[in-house]
Amino acid sequence: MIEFDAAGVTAGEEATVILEPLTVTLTEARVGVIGANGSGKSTLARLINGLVEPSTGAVRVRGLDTRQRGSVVRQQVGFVFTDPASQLVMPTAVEDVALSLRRRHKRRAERHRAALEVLGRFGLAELADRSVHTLSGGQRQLLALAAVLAAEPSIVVADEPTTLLDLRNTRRVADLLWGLEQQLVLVTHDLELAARCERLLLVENGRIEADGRPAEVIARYRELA
Ligand SMILES: Nc1ncnc2c1ncn2[C@@H]1O[C@H](COP(=O)(O)OP(=O)(O)OP(=O)(O)O)[C@@H](O)[C@H]1O
Repeated sequence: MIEFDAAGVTAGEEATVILEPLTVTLTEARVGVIGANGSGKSTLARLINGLVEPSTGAVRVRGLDTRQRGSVVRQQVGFVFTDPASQLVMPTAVEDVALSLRRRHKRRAERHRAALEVLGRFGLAELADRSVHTLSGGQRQLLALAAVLAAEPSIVVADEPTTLLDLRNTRRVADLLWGLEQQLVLVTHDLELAARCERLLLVENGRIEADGRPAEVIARYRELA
C-alpha cells in the first residue's frame, strides 16, 4: 500500500510547484500513471521510493514514511528507470545483477551463481559476461528490470520502462511486469499498457486531473491533448 498524504513537491528558492499536495491511497496491484510531458509523473513516481522527498505532507509505503525511513523504503521499492544506462553500473551483465543480490548473498561465489540463475530466468543467460555497453537498448532494459527484480522488492515502480523498446521487447517487458506478484506502479505514454491497469491516474500540470478506471481516464486524457 502506498499513501500520499497531502504530499506536495516544490523546487528552488521560489518554491515553484512541481506537484500540488496530493492525497491518494494506492492499493491496486496495477496502477498506471499517464499525462503530458513535464506534467509531474516522474516526480510522483520518485516520491514513492524517496528519490524525491515531499516538500509538504508525507508519503508512506507499507506504513513507512519515505523521509524518515528512506533507506528501508528503497529496499522495498524497486525502481526501474526509463534509461537503463542510469542504473546499470557494473562492467558486465552478471555483475550488475549480482550487485542487487549483495544483501541476500554475502559470499561472492554464491552471489555470482544466484545472478546467473536470475539471468537464466529472464532469458538473458547468454549475455552474462557481455559488457553492458555492448547490449542493445532492449537487452539493457530487460537486464535493468532483472537486476531490480532480483532484489525481490515488495513494490515495483517503473518510469516509462518501454519507451526505448520495439514492439516485441515492449511486449516482453509488459508481460514480465504483469506477471509479477508485487504491486506495480507504471508511468507510461503507452495507452495500450495504461488500459491494462486496474487504476489509472492522469497527471496534468502538477495535479491529478483524473483517477479511476482506465477507459474513463484515457478518454479525459484524449480530451486534454
Ligand atoms: N528539481 C527540479 N527543479 C526544477 N524543476 C523541476 C525539478 N524536477 C522536476 N522539475 C520540473 O517539473 C516538471 C515535472 O517534471 P517530471 O519529470 O515529473 O515530469 P514528467 O511528467 O515525468 O515528464 P516526461 O513525460 O517528460 O518525462 C517539469 O517541468 C520539470 O522540468
